Amino acid sequence: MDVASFFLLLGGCGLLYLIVQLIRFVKADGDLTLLWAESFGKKPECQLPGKVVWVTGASSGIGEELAYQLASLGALLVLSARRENELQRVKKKCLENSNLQENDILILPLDVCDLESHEGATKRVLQHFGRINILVNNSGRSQRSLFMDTDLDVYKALMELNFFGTISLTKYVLHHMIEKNQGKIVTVNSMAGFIGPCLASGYSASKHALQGFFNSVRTELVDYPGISIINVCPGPVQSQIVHNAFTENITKKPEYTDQSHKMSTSRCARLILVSLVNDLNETWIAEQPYQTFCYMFQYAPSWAMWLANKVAKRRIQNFKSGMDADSSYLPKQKTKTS
Ligand SMILES: NC(=O)c1ccc[n+]([C@@H]2O[C@H](COP(=O)([O-])OP(=O)(O)OC[C@H]3O[C@@H](n4cnc5c(N)ncnc54)[C@H](O)[C@@H]3O)[C@@H](O)[C@H]2O)c1
Repeated sequence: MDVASFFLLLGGCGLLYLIVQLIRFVKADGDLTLLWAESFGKKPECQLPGKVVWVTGASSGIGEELAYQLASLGALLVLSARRENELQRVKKKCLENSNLQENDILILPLDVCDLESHEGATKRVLQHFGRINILVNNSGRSQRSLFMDTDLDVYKALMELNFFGTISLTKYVLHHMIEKNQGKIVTVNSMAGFIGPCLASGYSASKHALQGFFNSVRTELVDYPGISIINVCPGPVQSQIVHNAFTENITKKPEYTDQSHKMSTSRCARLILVSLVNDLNETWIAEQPYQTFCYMFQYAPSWAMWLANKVAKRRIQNFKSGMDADSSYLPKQKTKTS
């Protein structure tokens, strides 16, 4: 082969590689560090067996799916949420689909807003398992209402649950992790934690608060290299989140529940596990076009905000006519499962 043909071949290979990466990016459902870790990083199958993982909000949606995937990988579980009967249902299914024994899963009913109960709850976990390797701060509620129509009580409730509840529990668990210089605090944040979607101003504020809080606390833990602070930021994912969202006042429930256009819960949970075993400080978990929007928001924020305003107009119209804000104009996703 002469030199010209060699360089032609090399150029062809390079171009092919770029095309493959471009296709991967176009279809991406995670940010670049997350996709890299999924392909070349540590595998949840190798890292999680025998680890004690405490999941809050384990009675539905992402938390419930995390419980199933963690159980099947052999992690020991603490399942928390308010409804004990729902947690028992999740535990039963975990036991049916894993090699775990009855004592390997602790049901620990917990209202994350009841800050007084957090110390006792942490002690109870330590009594049962003797350690906490991973805390997954997953419990949370969203919002579907316009700021000008919404009572201030809703904003307080969102901050109490999503922010104060989360940081209070984290504080008790971190005491234990600091003693051992070992552990991971994983917080299920949201894309709404760094962009501001319409109809969710209080939710977005609570998730921005969490983002700032954990980014700051991470830097305070530099002397404890065995502790990781991990923020995972999903976009829209199938769960009960819209059904459970706050509206204009504390008591009113949203009416629409079609979630079929969103990412599958199992894929989201899998990417959360990849994020945590690879100690990724922040990951974005969302299908397109949300993933591209995140990059646009980082690199060209004013253009992204212009685009967000265009989309908001349509979302608010949908909302006012009683539909889910997104489902009428986004295609039904053919989502990957884990
Ligand atoms: N589904 C999405 O589109 C999406 C996107 C980004 C982030 N998230 C985040 O994911 C997390 C899980 O939400 P999901 O989508 O699975 O919704 P979900 O409504 O299905 O689950 C929420 C869980 O939190 C629990 N919870 C609510 N209030 C609680 C309280 N006071 N004390 C204890 N537990 C409580 C619920 O019982 C439930 O188990 C939330 O933090 C949410 O903000 C969800």
